[in-house]
Amino acid sequence: MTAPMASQRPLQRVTLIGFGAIGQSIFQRAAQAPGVHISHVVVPATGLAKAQARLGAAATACTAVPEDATLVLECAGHSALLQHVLPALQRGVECAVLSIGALAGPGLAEQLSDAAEQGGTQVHLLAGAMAGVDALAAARLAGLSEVCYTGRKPPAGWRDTPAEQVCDLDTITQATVLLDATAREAAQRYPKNANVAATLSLAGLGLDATRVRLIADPAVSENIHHVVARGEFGEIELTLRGKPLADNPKTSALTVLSGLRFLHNRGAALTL
Ligand SMILES: NC(=O)C1=CN([C@@H]2O[C@H](COP(=O)(O)OP(=O)(O)OC[C@H]3O[C@@H](n4cnc5c(N)ncnc54)[C@H](O)[C@@H]3O)[C@@H](O)[C@H]2O)C=CC1
Ligand SMILES: O=C([O-])CC(=O)C(=O)O
Repeated sequence: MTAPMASQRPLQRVTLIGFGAIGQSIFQRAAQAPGVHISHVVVPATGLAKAQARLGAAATACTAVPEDATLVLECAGHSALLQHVLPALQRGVECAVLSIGALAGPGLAEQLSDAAEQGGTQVHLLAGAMAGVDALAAARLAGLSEVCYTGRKPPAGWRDTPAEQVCDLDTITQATVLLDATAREAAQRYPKNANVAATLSLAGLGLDATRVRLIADPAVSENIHHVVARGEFGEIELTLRGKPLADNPKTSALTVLSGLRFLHNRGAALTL
């Protein structure tokens, strides 16, 4: 009699929403990851042919989450939460989200939570480009008194945003504060640059009690995230210097790895 084979977990079929800098990098890396198969990629109708050409035979480009999807990873932008994530949750599809800043929109956090409850599933808000989100969410259980976040990026990371009305990104020679406001205002005004601010505030004191400063700094080459949190637990002070993705300087490479970690954990017997 032969020894029984080690049990193999089934291959996870994943639908990705978004095929920009994060989506393409996740897709490439997931191709090497055992246990994960990105079978579908949701893109806007105008990008369907181009996305399919890039995906080849490995996956199907589509304009909506397929009916038989079971696991979704969103990396598209704020609009994708209402358009794709909400209906998928209502149908019972488990979803993970990277565009956390969208939850600063009125009622969206409650809508997502209600939809997941209706579908008997869960929506996971991923840590994305930032570290320490787990510690902050744990610390909150004993009470927090203060959470302050500063996001500092090179000028290229602020192009095509309201920063262009605050300063001339091509010529600034000194660090320039673009916004000093609540996390809610930061997420609404800078949807592609304040997802970390929103994540830290949702893990901590909430969108209206978290102070956020956003800075364009010609002296740096990385996306630098700094958080200070105080409470009953003690104090966190943390700086993360994230390398930007080559295809989008607004976005740190760690965001891609955060998405991949979720997919890996989702199928693993031992998760970390
Ligand atoms: N949680 C975090 O730490 C971070 C989150 N993000 C979020 O991830 C999003 C994607 O980032 P990148 O890939 O760097 O941006 P990107 O601009 O390179 O790509 C976004 C892609 O999504 C597509 N898209 C937009 N709306 C869509 C919709 N409703 N349905 C399907 N596709 C749609 C766009 O056409 C584009 O191809 C950002 O908008 C941001 O909200 C980005 C960086 C960090
Ligand atoms: O990727 C990053 O460094 C963070 C980012 O864009 C965001 O917070 O939206």
